[in-house]
Amino acid sequence: MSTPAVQASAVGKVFASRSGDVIALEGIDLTVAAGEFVSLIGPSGCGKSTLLRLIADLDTPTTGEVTVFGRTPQQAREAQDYGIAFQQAGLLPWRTVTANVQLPLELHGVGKAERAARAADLLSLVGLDEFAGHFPHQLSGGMQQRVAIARSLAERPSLLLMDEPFGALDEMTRERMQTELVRICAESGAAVVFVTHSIPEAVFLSQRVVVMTPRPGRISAVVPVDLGQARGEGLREDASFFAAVTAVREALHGMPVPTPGGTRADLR
Ligand SMILES: Nc1ncnc2c1ncn2[C@@H]1O[C@H](COP(=O)(O)OP(=O)(O)OP(=O)(O)O)[C@@H](O)[C@H]1O
Repeated sequence: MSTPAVQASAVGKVFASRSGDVIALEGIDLTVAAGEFVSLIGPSGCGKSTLLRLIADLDTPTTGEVTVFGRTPQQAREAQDYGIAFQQAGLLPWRTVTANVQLPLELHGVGKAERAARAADLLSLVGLDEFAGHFPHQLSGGMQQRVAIARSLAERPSLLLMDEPFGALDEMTRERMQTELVRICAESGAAVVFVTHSIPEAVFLSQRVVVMTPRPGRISAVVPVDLGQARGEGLREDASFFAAVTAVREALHGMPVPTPGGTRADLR
């Protein structure tokens, strides 16, 4: 078996605050295989973003260990093993679309011709070839988010870390972006850890949905989503899709998950 994209072992995170310690995460054990798409879902404050930040080396665990392709998160960051996309596209307004996509490559000393070729490929992948010379303010929110995704793929990461990347989009754009993300992941082979509040979004995108509970933030259930690789628009109206949505909803509400093979930890 290949090295997992992410391995979290007995991970805990405590934040000190004026009103006392906040146990953001406790006893988190999670393995994400190379090429696997895993969503984290759970009520506000259950530690989804904190877990993603630990994987991304934006913070460090209080207890336990996180590895990314067998390395520490810091080593993985330095090796450019992963790309990041958050709710705000975070594009630089004074740079054109292509210059935004090229930015990580520029920072790592990739030559001009290679940068331009890679950006052209990526903009084609996200369907924005015609907008390479535009500035971010000339694009819709969904288009800006696609630029951000193109940028996160610039260095061919084997892992994408995404924190509600479609949270600010209208429902139609959001569904289109989900379909595109499925296609992009299939083409790039990247593993994804995806934070969302939307059950249908988690189900549509993921091979497994990790359900978390707050105070302290723990994994309460892991729901496998067995919908195959070819996830087109038709899937959203399929009985298997509704069954998976129900399974995740029940896991979120702390009821038994009927899906065969689903694991469910003690909710305590
Ligand atoms: N830097 C920090 N300092 C103190 N407490 C923090 C910090 N970051 C997060 N927390 C606390 O840790 C807990 C988990 O926060 P986190 O942002 O990871 O939750 P979340 O599940 O992503 O929430 P949401 O769905 O609302 O984005 C919360 O109680 C939050 O207040």
